[in-house]
Amino acid sequence: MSDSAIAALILAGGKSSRMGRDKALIEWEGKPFLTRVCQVAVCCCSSVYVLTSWPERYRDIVSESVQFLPESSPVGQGPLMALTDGLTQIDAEWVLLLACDLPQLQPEILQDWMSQLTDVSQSTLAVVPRQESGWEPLCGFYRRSALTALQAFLQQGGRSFQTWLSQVPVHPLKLEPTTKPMLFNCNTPQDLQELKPESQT
Ligand SMILES: Nc1nc2c(ncn2[C@@H]2O[C@H](COP(=O)(O)OP(=O)(O)OP(=O)(O)O)[C@@H](O)[C@H]2O)c(=O)[nH]1
Ligand SMILES: [Mg+2]
Repeated sequence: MSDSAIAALILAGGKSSRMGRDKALIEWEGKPFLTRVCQVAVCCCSSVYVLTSWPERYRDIVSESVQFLPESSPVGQGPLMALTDGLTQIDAEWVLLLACDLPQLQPEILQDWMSQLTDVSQSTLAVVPRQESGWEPLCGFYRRSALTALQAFLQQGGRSFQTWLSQVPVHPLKLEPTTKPMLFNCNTPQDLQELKPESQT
């Protein structure tokens, strides 16, 4: 699969209520989270999009090749609505969906997962890491054709990613002990304190 068949969609429009300040702008070792996630995405995909209501807030902290997409719904509708919004505006066959609060993403692992996309059946709508606790939807791959099922689910009032993923054909990505740390999700000030120096990760 050519890398233009997979676009990256980074979500930077959440409320950050648990953190108490915009997570996209939080710096780890001098570099904002959103800058980090965009750099990883640029390594993996030739088109990188950030879905947000605040493009002017982020324009200067991401590379010029990164494109901003507007939200069609009011801020804070959640990541499932944001994915749907993104899929309607992107015409790649697959979208790599990434949250902005994943400071430890590793491009090599994402590239390995991307290479597996050609092996999944046409009916598979999503390829998503799975832990014992459930899916990790905010670091996963979604087929453009998932749009119809997503829109129907939202139309019925559904907002839960886990519920949606339990209803559609999803291919699970196995997490190894070496790949799990990259999914460390930084939601609270306490999570932030748990981030070790980059050299020790
Ligand atoms: N564009 C967009 N991104 C969203 C929206 N809701 C959540 N996100 C993003 O989805 C990712 C995961 O969000 P969460 O960490 O679950 O929630 P949050 O709203 O950022 O923070 P909390 O208020 O603490 O739950 C983050 O990258 C958010 O920026 C939304 O409505 N629009
Ligand atoms: Mg989060």
